[in-house]
Amino acid sequence: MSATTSLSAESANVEPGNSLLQVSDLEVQFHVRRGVIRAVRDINFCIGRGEVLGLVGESGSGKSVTSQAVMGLTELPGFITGGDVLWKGDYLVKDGRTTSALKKVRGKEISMVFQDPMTSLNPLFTIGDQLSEVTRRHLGMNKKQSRSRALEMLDLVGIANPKRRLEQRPSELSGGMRQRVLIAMALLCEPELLVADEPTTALDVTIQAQILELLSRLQSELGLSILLITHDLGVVAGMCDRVAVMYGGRIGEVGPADDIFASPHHPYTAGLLNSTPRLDEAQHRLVSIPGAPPDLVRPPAGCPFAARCTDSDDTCVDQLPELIDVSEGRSVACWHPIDLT
Ligand SMILES: Nc1ncnc2c1ncn2[C@@H]1O[C@H](COP(=O)(O)OP(=O)(O)OP(=O)(O)O)[C@@H](O)[C@H]1O
Repeated sequence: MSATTSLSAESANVEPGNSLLQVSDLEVQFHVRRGVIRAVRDINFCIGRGEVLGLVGESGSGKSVTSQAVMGLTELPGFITGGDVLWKGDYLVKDGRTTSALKKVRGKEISMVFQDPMTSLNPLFTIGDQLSEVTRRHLGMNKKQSRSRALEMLDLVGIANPKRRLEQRPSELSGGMRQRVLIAMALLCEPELLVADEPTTALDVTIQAQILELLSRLQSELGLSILLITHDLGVVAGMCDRVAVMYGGRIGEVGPADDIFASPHHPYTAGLLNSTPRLDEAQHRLVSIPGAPPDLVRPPAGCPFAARCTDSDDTCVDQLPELIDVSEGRSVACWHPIDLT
C-alpha cells in the first residue's frame, strides 16, 4: 500500500484557503444504561466553498451523530468527547467543547435541513409566521421585510402562489411542498453551508428527484456548500463532488465521488456499491453484505468492518487502521485496500 501521510484537517482533499469547514478527530459518545456507546470517533473531513460532500453509510454508522456534533446539536445522553470543528478558521468546537462562535454561525452561515419536514415545522403556526420568525430573530428584520424575504425564498424554491402558502399551516401542504418550505427556511439567512440530513428519505420517489434537483440548482445558483447525509449511493452519484463513507462510527474512505464509484478502495464501499442498483447495469445482481455492524458499546480493537470483510486477517482484527492518504484526493482506512499496490 502506497500510503503516505495520515489524513490531517489540512489535507482532506480541499485546496488550502478554500476550506470552509474542517472537522478533526471528532468523537461523540452516548452514555446509556448498557454502557458507553462510542457512536463516532476519529472523524476527519473538510468541505470547500461550493462543494457538495456526501456522508454515506448504512443505518447506525454515525452520519447523523456526526452532523449534529458539527452543528453543536448533540443532545443528552450524547456528549462530544473530543475533536475540533473549525469554520473559516474559527473554532466552533475545540477539544470537544462548543464555543461561543457556534451560536453566531448556526442558523445563519450554516443551516440545516432535516429528514422529516413534519417534525421540523410547527403544526400550529402558518408557514409565514415560521419563516418570519427566523429573519426577525437572526437578521432583525421588521414584519414587512420578513414577509418580502419569505415570499422571495418560497419563489426561489419553486413554490407556486407563495402569497397563499404564507397563510397556510404545514398540514395543508404536501410532503414535497413542506420540504421545499424547510429548504426555503434554511436559506433565509443566506447560509454558506447547508447541512442536509436525509432530506428526501420521507418522500416518494418522484418528489425525491424533484427535491434533489432543487438542491442541485440552488447549490450552483447560490454557490452553496452542502454536507449531504444519505444512505443512498444513487443520491450521492447524482449530487456530490466528494464522498466520505462511514462504517461503525468511523470514516472508511474519502474521495471524489466519481473515483470512488469507479474504483472503491475500501471493501465496505465495494460491498455497498454491490448492494446498490445501478442504472448503467441493467442486469446487475445485488449482493448484500453478510453479517451485522459492530456493537459500539464494545467496538472491536481492530477494523470495525473486519468481521464482515472477506479480505480480513489477524492485523485487521487486532489493529485499528487509520484514515491515510493513498493518492491525490483519496484516503482510506484499511489494511488491505482494493486496487492499491
Ligand atoms: N439519542 C441516542 N441515544 C443513544 N444512542 C444513540 C442516540 N443517537 C444515536 N445513538 C447511537 O449512535 C449510533 C449512530 O447513530 P446515527 O443516528 O448517527 O446513525 P446514522 O448513520 O445517521 O443512521 P440512520 O440513517 O439510521 O439515521 C447509533 O447506532 C446509536 O448507537
